[in-house]
Amino acid sequence: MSFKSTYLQGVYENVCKRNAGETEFLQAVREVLESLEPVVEKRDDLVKAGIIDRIVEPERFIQFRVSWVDDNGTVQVNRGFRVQFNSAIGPYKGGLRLHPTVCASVIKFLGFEQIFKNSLTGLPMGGGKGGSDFDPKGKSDAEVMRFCQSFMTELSKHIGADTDVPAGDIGVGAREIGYMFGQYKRLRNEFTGVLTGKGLSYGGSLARTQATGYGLLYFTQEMLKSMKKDSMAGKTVVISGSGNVAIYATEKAVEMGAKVVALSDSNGYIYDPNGVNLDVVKQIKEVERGRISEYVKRVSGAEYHEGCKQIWTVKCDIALPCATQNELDQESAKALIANGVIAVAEGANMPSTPEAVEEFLKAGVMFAPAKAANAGGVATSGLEMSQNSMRYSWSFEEVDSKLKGIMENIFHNAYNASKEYGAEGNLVMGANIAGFLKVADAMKWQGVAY
Ligand SMILES: NC(=O)C1=CN([C@@H]2O[C@H](COP(=O)(O)OP(=O)(O)OC[C@H]3O[C@@H](n4cnc5c(N)ncnc54)[C@H](O)[C@@H]3O)[C@@H](O)[C@H]2O)C=CC1
Ligand SMILES: O=C(O)CCC(=O)C(=O)O
Repeated sequence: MSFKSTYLQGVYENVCKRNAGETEFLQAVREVLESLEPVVEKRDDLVKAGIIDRIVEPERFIQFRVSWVDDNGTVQVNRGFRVQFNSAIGPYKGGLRLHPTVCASVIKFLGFEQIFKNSLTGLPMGGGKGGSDFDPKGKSDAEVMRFCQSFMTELSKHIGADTDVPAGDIGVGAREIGYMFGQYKRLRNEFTGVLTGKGLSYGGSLARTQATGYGLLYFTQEMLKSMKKDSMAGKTVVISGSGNVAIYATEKAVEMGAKVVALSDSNGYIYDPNGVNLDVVKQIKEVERGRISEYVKRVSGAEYHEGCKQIWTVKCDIALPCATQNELDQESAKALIANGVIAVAEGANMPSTPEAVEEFLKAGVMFAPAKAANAGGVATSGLEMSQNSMRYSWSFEEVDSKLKGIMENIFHNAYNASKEYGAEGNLVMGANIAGFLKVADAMKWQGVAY
């Protein structure tokens, strides 16, 4: 498909030439540019200032070697990345991913998405992302520590509390953030809020652990209420993944009166018609770092099925993809629609393929895109930065209520932008446009040097 606007077509062709073969990045850019067709018609000032040509090019892309020694004394080499994509509205901000699939394309797609997501939160944060192809699975604690220390030894040269503030993502939780923070402090001899997602005893924020999952449900609840006068109460929910986002999405969905019947990991999924027992899942995933298949050995009446994609064939009212990019394709979308799904909200980053999104929109399924729906994590990271700057801590209730307010605002801003730009209810367009406009105006006012 080509763009209606020849200007946007040209921008996209340039991005394709410069980033050949980077499929995830090109997918993310294409989706945003498609949403900007009506903006280009209305805002010639932004076109003249070259905002769109500039926003698709990272301000800085850093790639580095990470060498470390495993428990057998063998030297291992991984590749580290940090993309500092856009700093128009604040210091670069975004997570670090440790997973064997990490490459330039994945880091750039995540960093690009982060620009608009962070803008939607209303907090002063630019877009960044980083990570490594290191696989924490099967590694000892000591190996993870040595890797994190080596990774931070290079990364520390490029980040800072007012420059670039990384956090967690897939494969990076409290343990990894702790090792990285310790190494940064050792190298720089300064105690600052250079990372978020820190432990509570050394500057972390209450509710950051829960924030992405809880935020996803606050957004979904607001979407159901505003668009269909409905709520989560009594709904059957399927959630993919069983990591940080999936676990706390499950917790909040249950608190709102829904029943979560399926969860997955990269090997397969569990189906529990009685509603999953979250204590068992937390024990397996957060404490033992085990496989989700363990669940059926501990809970009677539950089933385990090999293959994670089949989770989308489980009948549900609400589907929350919370695992990874492109995990929900057109065939899965059709299966969900045939089974009567009424809403899909993305907890993971870009989990639905473009064809799947099209199916949902065509079928009138309420669809909450990742940039808007999973922004609660980074929003609470922004609140952690504020608390660190004040050298103060808010209570769980204070942070949680700010998070809820931010998620409800994001829904309304995205919805209103979709209406203003002629696509009422299309939250993909609404979120992209609302996120873009704030950054675009800031870039315009700051001149062309960036
Ligand atoms: N942690 C955070 O605050 C935020 C995370 N996200 C996104 O949410 C997603 C999940 O991240 P986390 O929960 O933090 O990571 P995590 O590392 O805690 O958990 C990831 C989970 O997904 C599973 N998984 C991986 N590939 C899968 C597949 N193909 N099918 C099913 N399960 C699969 C893993 O087994 C693991 O259970 C990612 O896309 C991440 O970028 C987005 C916003 C914030
Ligand atoms: O909390 C953060 O800074 C990072 C969150 C993140 O990586 C994301 O929103 O995808």
